[in-house]
Amino acid sequence: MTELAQEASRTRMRAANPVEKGQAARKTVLTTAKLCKTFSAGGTQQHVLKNLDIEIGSGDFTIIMGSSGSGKSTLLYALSGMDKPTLGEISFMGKELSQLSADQLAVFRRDHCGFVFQQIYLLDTMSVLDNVLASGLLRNSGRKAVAARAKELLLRVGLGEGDWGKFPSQLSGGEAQRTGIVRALINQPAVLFADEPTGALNSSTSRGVLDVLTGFHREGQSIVMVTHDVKTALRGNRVLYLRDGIIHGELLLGLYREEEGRERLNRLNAFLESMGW
Ligand SMILES: Nc1ncnc2c1ncn2[C@@H]1O[C@H](COP(=O)(O)OP(=O)(O)OP(=O)(O)O)[C@@H](O)[C@H]1O
Repeated sequence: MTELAQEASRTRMRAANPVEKGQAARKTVLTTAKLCKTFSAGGTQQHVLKNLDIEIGSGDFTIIMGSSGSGKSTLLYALSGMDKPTLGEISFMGKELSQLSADQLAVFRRDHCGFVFQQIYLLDTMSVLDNVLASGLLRNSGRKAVAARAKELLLRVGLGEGDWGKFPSQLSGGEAQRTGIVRALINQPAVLFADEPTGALNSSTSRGVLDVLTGFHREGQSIVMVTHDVKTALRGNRVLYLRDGIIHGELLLGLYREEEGRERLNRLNAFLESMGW
């Protein structure tokens, strides 16, 4: 067995039991047990996720990678309660998602999950600030507190007071996505779920958005992000590789530090190569 194959084999075990040296005190926010997702179409069944046991620690920035069609988005939607698994269990902050009715699940998602997608879906007729407030006020928090948090978050992602009254059509792609991130974080979600959040942005704009996500992660925000972009994946502290419906391997990268430069990139590239990327 080559060194890389051994690493892949070791990390496969960590995917099921990620508690390791120095992380023993880490809290778990989400676990899956034998999670399966099967799609049926035209009389055939496609088993996209097969018996996945995954643990997401509080404060983790987990990246899900895999080839196109490997089931990354399907996994993200299942973990976040946006889609129901075919079989298996998802325990999210101690709640078993399969026990929740559709209405309870919608409330759970609103209160505990934030979502950022490649397409940003801001409401065109509302300003930047109102787009964020509209999400924040859904949770019945006081308007004053929500507005204060919205403004603080907007400032932190680089959107100053002069931007708050702009409409989505007046924003650049990066500004729109940073607004989307603030909207996703306004209710202080336990986990921010992101599906290719920089997929529609150019590389310098992407960098700004990734810096924003890295900043929130450093402050303890749990993030689960799907990407097929290596530079984007570097921002995570762990990378799960999905292949043939299972977590084929896991790489623990540690907190993102720009100074690591090529060394981090080389580790990720070597891991991806060992996964058959
Ligand atoms: N609602 C659905 N009905 C039937 N098949 C589906 C459905 N959603 C996804 N699939 C299939 O499941 C497989 C995994 O899809 P998914 O979008 O999760 O892959 P992915 O890894 O995110 O792909 P990509 O990187 O191309 O976005 C694909 O073959 C897809 O066609």
